[in-house]
Amino acid sequence: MISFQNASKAFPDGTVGVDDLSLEVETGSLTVFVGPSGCGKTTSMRMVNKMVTPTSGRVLIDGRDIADLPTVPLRLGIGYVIQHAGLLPHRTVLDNVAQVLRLKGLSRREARARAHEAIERVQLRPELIDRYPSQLSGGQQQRVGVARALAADPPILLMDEPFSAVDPVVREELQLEILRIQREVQKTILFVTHDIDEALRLGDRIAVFAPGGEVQQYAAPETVLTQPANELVRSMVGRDRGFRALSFAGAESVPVHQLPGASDGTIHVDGAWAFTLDPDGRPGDWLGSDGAPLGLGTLIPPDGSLRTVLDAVLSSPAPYAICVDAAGRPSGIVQAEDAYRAVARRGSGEAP
Ligand SMILES: Nc1ncnc2c1ncn2[C@@H]1O[C@H](COP(=O)(O)OP(=O)(O)OP(=O)(O)O)[C@@H](O)[C@H]1O
Repeated sequence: MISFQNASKAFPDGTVGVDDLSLEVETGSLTVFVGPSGCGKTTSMRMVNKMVTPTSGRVLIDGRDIADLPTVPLRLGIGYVIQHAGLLPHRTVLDNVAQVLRLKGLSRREARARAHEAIERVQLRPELIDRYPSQLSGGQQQRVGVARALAADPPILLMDEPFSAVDPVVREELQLEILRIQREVQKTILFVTHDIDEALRLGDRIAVFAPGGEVQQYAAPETVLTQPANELVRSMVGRDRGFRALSFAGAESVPVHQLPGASDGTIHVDGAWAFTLDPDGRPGDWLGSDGAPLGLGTLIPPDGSLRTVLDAVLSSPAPYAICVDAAGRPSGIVQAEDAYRAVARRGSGEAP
C-alpha cells in the first residue's frame, strides 16, 4: 500500500504544487490522479519514487517511510511509464526493455529472455523487437514503455499521462490493454491523466485534483459520477454523467430471452423481426419486412453493463438487441422496452 500522509510540496519560487495530500493506494489496485493541467498530479506521483521530496508530510510504502529507503533499490521496485515512452533512441526495443534487468544484475542472456516475456505480455509484434524507437508508431512505443516498466516485475507501477500522445483509437486499445495486463499481474498502479473519461474507465478509485494541488474527492468512479463531492468535480465529470454512470450498473434486471434455432442462416425472433448469421455463426444483419438488410447495431457482450445494453437497443434497427457469448455468437435477445424500463427504474431509485 502507498500512503500519502499530509504530503505537501512548495517549490522554492513559492508555487504550491501539492497541498496536504492524504490518501491511500491499496495494494493491487489501480488508482488514477485526474485533474486539469498544473494541479499537482505529477508532483504527487513523483513523491513515490523520490523524484520529488515533500516539503512537509511523508509517503509510506507498506508502512515504511520512503525517506528512510535508499533511492536506487526503491526505484528498481517501481516501474515508471511516461508520455512518449522515454525510450533510449539508440537502443533496440529489446535492449530498451532488457536495460532495467541488466541494472538489476541479470546476465545479458537472462535479461533478454525476460525482456522477450515482457514484450509478449504487452502484445507487441515480435518482429518489432530489433527496431529502434523512431521506427515504431506512438502506440507501439507506449507498449514498449509498458513492457520496460513491467520487465523487472516491480510491485508498483507509476504511469504519467502514458497514453496522451496517441490518437483516440490507439489510446482506447492501450487502455483496454492495461486493464487486461492488470488483471494478470495485479500491480499497485498509480496513473496520472487529465482525461476524466480515461480516469473513469481505468480507475478502481480516482482522486480528483484541483488547481492549488488539493484533492477534491477520492472515491470509486461510480461514486464520483453519481455523487460528485462539489461543484468543481461536478463540472469535471460533465453533463452526461448520469448516462456514463450506467457503465457501472449491472444489467441483471434486464430479462434475456432464449432465441429460437436458425433456419437457412436466419434467426426469426418474432413474426416481424429476423436477423441473419454470418458463416461463423455470428450475427450478420437485421432484415426489413421486405428482406432487405438493415445493419446490426452494437451487441451485448457477456457481463455487459446497463450502458452497453442501452447502447445496443438504441443502435439496433429492431426493437431488440442481441446478446453474444465470448465467441461472438448469439446467446439471447433483449427487448428494447425492458432495457428502457430498467434504466427508468434506476433513475427513479426503485429497486430493480
Ligand atoms: N520544479 C518546479 N518549480 C516550480 N514550480 C513547479 C515545479 N514543478 C512543478 N511546478 C508547479 O507545480 C504545480 C503542479 O505541477 P504538476 O506538474 O504536478 O501538475 P500536473 O497536475 O501534473 O500538470 P500537468 O498535467 O500539466 O503535468 C504547477 O503549478 C507547476 O507549475
